Amino acid sequence: MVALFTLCPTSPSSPASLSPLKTPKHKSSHRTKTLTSLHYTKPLSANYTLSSESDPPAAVQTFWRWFSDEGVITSKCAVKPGAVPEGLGLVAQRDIARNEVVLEVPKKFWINPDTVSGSEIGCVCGGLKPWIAVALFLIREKKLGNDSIWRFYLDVLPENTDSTIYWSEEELSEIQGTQLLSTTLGVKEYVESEFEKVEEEVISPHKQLFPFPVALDDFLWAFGMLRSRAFSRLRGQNLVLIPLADLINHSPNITTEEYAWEIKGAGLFSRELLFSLRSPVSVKAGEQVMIQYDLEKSNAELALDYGFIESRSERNAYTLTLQISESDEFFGDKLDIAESNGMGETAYFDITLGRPLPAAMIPYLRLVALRGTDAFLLESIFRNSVWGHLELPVSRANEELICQVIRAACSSALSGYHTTIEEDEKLTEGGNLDRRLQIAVGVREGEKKVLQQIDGIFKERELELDELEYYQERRLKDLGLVGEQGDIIFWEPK
Ligand SMILES: C[S@@+](CC[C@H](N)C(=O)[O-])C[C@H]1O[C@@H](n2cnc3c(N)ncnc32)[C@H](O)[C@@H]1O
Repeated sequence: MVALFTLCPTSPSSPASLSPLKTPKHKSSHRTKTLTSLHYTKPLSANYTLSSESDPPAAVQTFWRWFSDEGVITSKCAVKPGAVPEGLGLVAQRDIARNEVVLEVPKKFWINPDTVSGSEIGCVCGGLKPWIAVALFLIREKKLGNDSIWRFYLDVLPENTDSTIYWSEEELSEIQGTQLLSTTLGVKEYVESEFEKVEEEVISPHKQLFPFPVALDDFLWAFGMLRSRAFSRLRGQNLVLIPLADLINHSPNITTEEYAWEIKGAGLFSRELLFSLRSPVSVKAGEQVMIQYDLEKSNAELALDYGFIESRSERNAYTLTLQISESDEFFGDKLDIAESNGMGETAYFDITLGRPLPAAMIPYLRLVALRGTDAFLLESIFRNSVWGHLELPVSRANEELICQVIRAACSSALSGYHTTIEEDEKLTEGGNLDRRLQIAVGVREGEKKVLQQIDGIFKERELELDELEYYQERRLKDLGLVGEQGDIIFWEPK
């Protein structure tokens, strides 16, 4: 086996929206004080009640009153929470212009690793990964119920989403054979192993801080909340929950690359930071303000992170994993060449429906498949030029081998799905699918289409093997030893 074609879980240790943050070195007493001032001690006012059109649940009304009382929102606020098809969302209270700021949330209402450091559990969370510290914080505050200053926020968080991490075994059986299934299982395994560690090292030894049972399901809930709601790519804030702003839903129709959120100073004379959310498009009163979560994510990533998919074909992707086998007699040389060209023993290629193969994939494949009489290219005198040679067909045998390996891998991957593309299309056309089944059908159909696309590319290549120009011919041409018709010119003594 010269190339491996394996399922490729996304690296669960660095979940996309949970980029690791450095653990703060010291606790902030100022923060503790700020948080105390949030403590709910008086009855909530009756101001800024939500209108009944979209009838948000009582918990949302209470949350809204809390934010009104704390001065985060005023009667002029451009949006309000409402019940929408995506769960809760932000509904425009008046017409909103493109790029208009719709919400600003001061730092004291953010939940991030600093919040944890300044809390009662800060002293036991010091060495934890940022997301684990915040997850423990969320779980603990939730379990504290009425004793938590964050209860009005926690009460509006959903019990789960349609992310595949929350699917039952029966629901998961609908994505049998998909990369999404293997990624989901990988992520769940990762969360479980992190839970076991934190239970042993933090929760169990500090019963006074965690005087209630904490189960794996609690941890999975917190992980899913962070994965679907934490804002990233912010100035110095890679993992932060912003209450209220995190009610913003995703729209597939918004395709602007610009971020709709930023962190800015509260004003000339204030050192406070604000999280500021803008509407990327103009919105009419009563409509939902939405943003684009991430243009780069595949449907499988959207399904895992948020629990929805899109119908755009570019969201369908498949990750091809290729590997230089350790048992390859030229392992060392091949690895050296791969590393000099920015790759390694294993290389991952994300292939997107309707798009060409990634540029480095074929040269890497040719390198992995190099053997026999082609192995001279691995000699050190070629080290500086070998990648250039690999960008063009090396030999018929090498090219044929890469076609065979990839086609066999596609066929094997395709045989792992329990439905055909046609069956999936029929189900989708029939409509009325339950949300999770609709995600399952969309992802498995998309993956199969990408696999068919890859197979098609190499099938076509197989048919061209006799017409391709290989290394030896190019070399003879360079030396002026091949005539116009491809005939070899011999030197004939006169
Ligand atoms: C940041 S939260 C947005 C608020 C959320 N709707 C709620 O009720 O709390 C992200 C979650 O909202 C839901 N969501 C957002 N946009 C969606 C969409 N276009 N289609 C379906 N669900 C969506 C998903 O459950 C996702 O995990």
